[in-house]
Amino acid sequence: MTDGTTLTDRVEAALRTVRDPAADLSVFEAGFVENVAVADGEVTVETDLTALDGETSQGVIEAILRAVDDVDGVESVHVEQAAPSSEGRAGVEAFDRVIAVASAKGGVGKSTVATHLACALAADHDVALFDADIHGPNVPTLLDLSGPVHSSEEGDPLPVRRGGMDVMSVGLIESGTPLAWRGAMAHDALSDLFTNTAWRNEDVLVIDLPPGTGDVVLTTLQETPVDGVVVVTTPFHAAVADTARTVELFRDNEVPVLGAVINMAEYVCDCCGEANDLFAADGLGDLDAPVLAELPFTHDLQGRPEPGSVPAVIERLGDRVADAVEHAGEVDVPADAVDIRGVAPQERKERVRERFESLAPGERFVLVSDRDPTPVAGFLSRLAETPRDALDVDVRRATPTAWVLEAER
Ligand SMILES: Nc1ncnc2c1ncn2[C@@H]1O[C@H](COP(=O)(O)OP(=O)(O)OP(=O)(O)O)[C@@H](O)[C@H]1O
Repeated sequence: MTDGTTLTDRVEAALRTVRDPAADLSVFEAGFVENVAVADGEVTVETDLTALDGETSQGVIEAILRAVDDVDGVESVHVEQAAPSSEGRAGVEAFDRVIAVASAKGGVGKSTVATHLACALAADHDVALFDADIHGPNVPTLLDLSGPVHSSEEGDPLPVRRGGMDVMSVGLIESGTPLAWRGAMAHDALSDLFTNTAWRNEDVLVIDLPPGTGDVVLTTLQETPVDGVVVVTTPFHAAVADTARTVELFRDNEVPVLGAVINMAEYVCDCCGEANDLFAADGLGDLDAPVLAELPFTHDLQGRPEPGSVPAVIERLGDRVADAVEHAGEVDVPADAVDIRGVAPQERKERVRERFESLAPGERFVLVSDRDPTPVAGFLSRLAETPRDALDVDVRRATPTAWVLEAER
């Protein structure tokens, strides 16, 4: 039964009942509908929903489909989404800061940490999250996001939005299909997506790396201007030992390590509030990286994080990471240190001797070098006329290119 109005009128009236979920406006008033084409009962609604995040735009599309489908005389309905303008879209090099999240093993909570960290940083920055975990892209699930991924006018993939945060993942493109990609193929696919994604946000990019230290991880880190990596581990001693090796490997590849997140450190009983350790944390001392956070095993971290609104423990992690990345690559050189970075090799020994011999017994000697200064310990023991074993010497790699040696005269 029709009432004398044209099908186009009735379709438009139905569309006016579909509202912008964020404002009390019809989809026309909100500018979501660009054109309505009606031909022989077939309706095509052209929309521009690029101002909405993926989930909201999906909700609007479904509401449009339902409303139009109920109209008398409509045989089929189709929603077309206009490609957003690519003006101002940026490549990965546009980010002020790039932070990678890595783990030695799978299942330790790397994606949970990467996603929560991105949401924490989104409180104060324009943040983008790239899920580089090509074999298990979990970020869309953790954020409850789905495709489709649209293309810019240039044909580059546009990230999906969640609360002002840009998100890109192979999981958004290949929804539901596990990716059995290997070696060069995985690397090429990832590298294409990484290089070509047309990001809208440009402050901070958080990358969720695949677990381990395989080719994809190392090449991604080498090809990307990563400011620092956050490693995630459980306190289980074997996981910590693997993580310690991963930290060394990153440093060998000149990737600054911002610190470690010790995940699932304890479980706080819902009933009595008592905190119980989940693992015997006996190996943390082997980890040559600052601990950025110890996260409990909690249902709070299993929920869907919202950009800009995260549990307090994650807020603190975000602050620590933001601080660490500001100073990544810098070494805190104490005023009394001998800094032999960039000093000609023939002069180095003399600088060390001069400073060490000027100290009274018991005073602290600090050396900053651009090479591993472990052999200097032998030289110091000869200067002090003390057996090497009796000299208290500590060597640490402060940045990928700076070591600090501390000893007592
Ligand atoms: N602190 C935590 N409290 C409660 N559950 C957690 C915590 N951290 C992680 N989980 C849960 O553990 C599971 C694995 O976490 P996640 O997917 O983040 O690990 P992953 O290291 O990224 O794994 P993979 O890289 O192998 O895919 C998820 O179900 C996640 O919800």
